[in-house]
Amino acid sequence: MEGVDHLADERKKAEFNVEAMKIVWAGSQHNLEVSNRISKLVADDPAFRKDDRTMLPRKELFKNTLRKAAYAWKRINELRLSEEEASKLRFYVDETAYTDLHWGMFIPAIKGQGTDEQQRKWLPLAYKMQIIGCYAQTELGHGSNVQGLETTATFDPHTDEFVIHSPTLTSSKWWPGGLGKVSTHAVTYARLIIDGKDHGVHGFIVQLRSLEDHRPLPGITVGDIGMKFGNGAYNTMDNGVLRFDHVRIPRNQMLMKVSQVTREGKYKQSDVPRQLVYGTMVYVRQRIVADASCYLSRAVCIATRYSAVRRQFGSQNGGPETQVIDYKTQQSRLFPLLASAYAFRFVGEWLEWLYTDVMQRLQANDFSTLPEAHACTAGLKSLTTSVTADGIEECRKLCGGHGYLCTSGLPELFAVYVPACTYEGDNIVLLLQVARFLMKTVSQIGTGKQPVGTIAYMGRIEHLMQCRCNVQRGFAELSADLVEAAVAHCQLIVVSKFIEKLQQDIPGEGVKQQLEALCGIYYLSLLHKHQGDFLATSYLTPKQSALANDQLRALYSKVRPNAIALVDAFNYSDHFLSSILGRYDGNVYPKLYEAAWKDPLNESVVPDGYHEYVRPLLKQQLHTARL
Ligand SMILES: CCCCCCCC/C=C\CCCCCCCCCCCC(=O)SCCNC(=O)CCNC(=O)[C@H](O)C(C)(C)COP(=O)(O)OP(=O)(O)OC[C@H]1O[C@@H](n2cnc3c(N)ncnc32)[C@H](O)[C@@H]1OP(=O)(O)O
Ligand SMILES: Cc1cc2nc3c(=O)[nH]c(=O)nc-3n(C[C@H](O)[C@H](O)[C@H](O)COP(=O)(O)OP(=O)(O)OC[C@H]3O[C@@H](n4cnc5c(N)ncnc54)[C@H](O)[C@@H]3O)c2cc1C
Repeated sequence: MEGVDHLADERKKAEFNVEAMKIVWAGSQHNLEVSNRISKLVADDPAFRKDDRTMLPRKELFKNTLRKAAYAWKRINELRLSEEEASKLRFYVDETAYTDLHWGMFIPAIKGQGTDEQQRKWLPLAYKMQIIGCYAQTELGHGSNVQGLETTATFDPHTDEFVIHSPTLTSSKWWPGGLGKVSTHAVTYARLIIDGKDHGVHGFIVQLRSLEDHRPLPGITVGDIGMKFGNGAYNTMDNGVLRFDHVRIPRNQMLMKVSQVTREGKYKQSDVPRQLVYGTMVYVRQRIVADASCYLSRAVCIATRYSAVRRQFGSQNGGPETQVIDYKTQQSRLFPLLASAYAFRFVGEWLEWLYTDVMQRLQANDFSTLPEAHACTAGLKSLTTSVTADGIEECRKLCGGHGYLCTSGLPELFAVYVPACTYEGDNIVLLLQVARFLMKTVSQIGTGKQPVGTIAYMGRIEHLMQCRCNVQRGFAELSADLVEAAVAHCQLIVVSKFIEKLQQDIPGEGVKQQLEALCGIYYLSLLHKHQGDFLATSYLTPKQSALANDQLRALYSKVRPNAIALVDAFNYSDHFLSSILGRYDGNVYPKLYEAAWKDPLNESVVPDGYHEYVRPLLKQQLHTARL
């Protein structure tokens, strides 16, 4: 029934102030106000329609994305939106586009690795979108191993230029978003060669296409790499291939904050760690962690609302069947994901703080916290994206058959999100970086160096203090176990940041109690999942393990009446969710029925192809039957 809130009874059960929880989720009253305003702006504007996305052929889909990005930019300028508001607009438009890489990687790379002079030259052009850039690092044969890149940038002292070249097929740039069809420029990563000497990988600003007619410049071969997983999803992005045939760029287009090449061809290293060349990746990994809670909460919102609408079995005396959300099995799959969405929100906030702190220290030439920042961004990126991708798929299953329909919103959400486990660092490769950091810490504890920050706890573990280990010995052999240790370390960070959040003043009736319950669900469900490890290492007795499980079940019961309100607190509009199963009013069945008839296949009663391919079969059967 139109206009009726089918979830109203569920909402009445809430034992906390939902408006106050919205503020906690948004981060502040101000953030909530901006989110409300920009979300409505997008939802009310038919130009941002997205319900047809999974049906469009690639070319049409891509053109539509170009239109939306241009229109978004027009609105940002017309309405004089601040950077914060523009970023929210991008969030609510909810469509991956070349602009993500322009704003999210090209500009940060110039800001992080360019000299003041280079920033003065390039940033105003990029900010006004008079040039459009991408981040061209990965190659056909090399992704994770950045030091293995093959593209070369050879200094020519006669002309004061670098010659950018792709020496082999495997050195072709492959994957950069925005590269395929749109970018005019790329921050390109290549090996710096001076006088035959290889100085390793550095970033260079290279123009790819003419600013007049958009054609590739001489020596440049560029295009899109083809369709990716899922309908709609990441196919709005032009991930590209790029080859250089001795392309010349002026010397001052090497990003020279970390190291410089002089007019005479001398290589000079600044007094900063070479890893700052990887700085853009650290920035984006931190952004990806913040995003994980958004994607997971979307899926959880859909699955929770639908689980309250859906009924199966358990009818008493002809009454209604049981809401599937009341089954403990459903709760044990759904509520840990709900708790994870909140947990990732808070750890994302903390990581943003850590990143800002590291950046301020770098300004003052204090590089001491860089290794921890790298380990935290790499590890949390890996943990949160893996849990979120698996969580979206679990939410699809929690919605039964209807979750498999594109109109549930879940297939596209999964398809667009799952590459986050790979891009910006394959999740296992990143966990190995964390493991290396942990092993290095262990090796230093023995020498009396007290660990601080997120590894401080290691200094309190008795047997680690006795440990005398070498970082590399046995590392490869034990790497699968070390990856598990790295995940456990990252989980500890997530749990401790959730607990720290609860120690803050949190206004609003019942809000803190709900967060305490969710925090309990988060760590108890982990404890339950890994109880074998805890029992094997005698950190828990079987009795304690059983008690923890009892407590977990009790918390599910505590959260159950609040479940709908807890997902309402994410404050997602129906436009943003784009899911019939996740509709705010729970009016699922009539809308599913209505949507089916809008499918292009139902435009005609007799489908295209019937007369060519079906009718002849039927005729043949009639003929055979008569015989
Ligand atoms: C319409 C208008 C709208 C306007 C508003 C729009 C707003 C939108 C804005 C923003 C949107 C933001 C979102 C952006 C969207 C982005 C989508 C993502 C697209 C994906 C992009 C990519 O994938 S880019 C490519 C990413 N590639 C990788 O991640 C490669 C992974 N590999 C590596 O990082 C490295 O190779 C390695 C770390 C695995 C190994 O490196 P290396 O071989 O050099 O290191 P070692 O293992 O030998 O280590 C040496 C030493 O260095 C330390 N270290 C390594 N990395 C770092 C680092 N990053 N920082 C600091 N330190 C590092 C390492 O620990 C070792 O230390 P030791 O002390 O020696 O042990
Ligand atoms: C949608 C999407 C967008 C992207 N956008 C960009 C972009 O804008 N710019 C850009 O430059 N790149 C981009 N990339 C590329 C991306 O960064 C790489 O794909 C990513 O870094 C992983 O590298 P790879 O593909 O080489 O994987 P590989 O390293 O080849 O991984 C393959 C397998 O090998 C394993 N493996 C690799 N090394 C090790 C090891 N040392 N120990 C144990 N196991 C290992 C991995 O765990 C994985 O299982 C994008 C990729 C995708 C999918």
